[in-house]
Amino acid sequence: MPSEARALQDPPQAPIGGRTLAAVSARDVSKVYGDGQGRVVAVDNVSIAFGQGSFTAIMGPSGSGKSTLMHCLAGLDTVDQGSIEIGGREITTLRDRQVTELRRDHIGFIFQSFNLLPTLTARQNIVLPIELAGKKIDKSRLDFAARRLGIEGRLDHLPSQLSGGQQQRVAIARALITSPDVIFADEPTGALDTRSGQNLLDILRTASREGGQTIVMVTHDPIAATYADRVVLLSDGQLVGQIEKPTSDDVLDAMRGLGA
Ligand SMILES: Nc1ncnc2c1ncn2[C@@H]1O[C@H](COP(=O)(O)OP(=O)(O)OP(=O)(O)O)[C@@H](O)[C@H]1O
Repeated sequence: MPSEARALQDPPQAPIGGRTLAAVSARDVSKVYGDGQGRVVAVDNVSIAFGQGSFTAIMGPSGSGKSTLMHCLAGLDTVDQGSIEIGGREITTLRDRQVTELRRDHIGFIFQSFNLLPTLTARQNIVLPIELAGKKIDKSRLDFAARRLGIEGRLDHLPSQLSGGQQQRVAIARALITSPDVIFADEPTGALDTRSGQNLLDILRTASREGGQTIVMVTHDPIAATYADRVVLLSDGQLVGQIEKPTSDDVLDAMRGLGA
């Protein structure tokens, strides 16, 4: 096993920015789909830790298991083997309701498909996680998030009245509004123009550096990856390397090396 891959087997990870605690960690995690001829090992014996306040990009060729790994780490999918801890709490043995509560209270999601509720306005979609948690809405926080994302003039529109990029920004505001400990983002800049994409990545980097939030982002974009503290590389479901303080050239070279 290459040395950089071995380093990934050793949670908690080396401190980033002086922080040592792992916000999320996986040990010997495997996820298999199908059986017989159709059997696919989507995640193959992965061990990795994400330090508190760290910003990690998960990269690898199409079909290498990035989304599956992220879904397992976030408790959105079950694992076939191994253990996953969020905030020091083992999640693979929790009941569905307990996992739902843990997600609601500690995790924010930004998905490619925005998952906005069609009958609620942008504002109502954004504050929904706060209302579901029975908490009070901080209007100044909502206004700040909307301004940062450039949707302050769109808050009273329904999702169907918004462009794809605007819908994505509403989904991002919804993920950030509860200040979750961990934000999982799957191709968050996919539907955004360059400027909005950079704005979002800046917001995520600030959330990690200044807010101490842990960011785990799946991306194909080498420029987006440079906003992260580290890139971890997946191939055929296995962790095959990592790059600390990545430059886009480092990332492009590594991806080419994986045949992507
Ligand atoms: N629900 C499923 N049933 C069967 N196979 C699946 C399922 N979900 C994913 N897979 C398979 O698992 C492997 C990993 O898929 P995954 O979506 O995690 O890859 P990815 O790296 O995120 O890909 P992409 O970059 O194309 O989005 C692929 O071979 C995929 O076909």
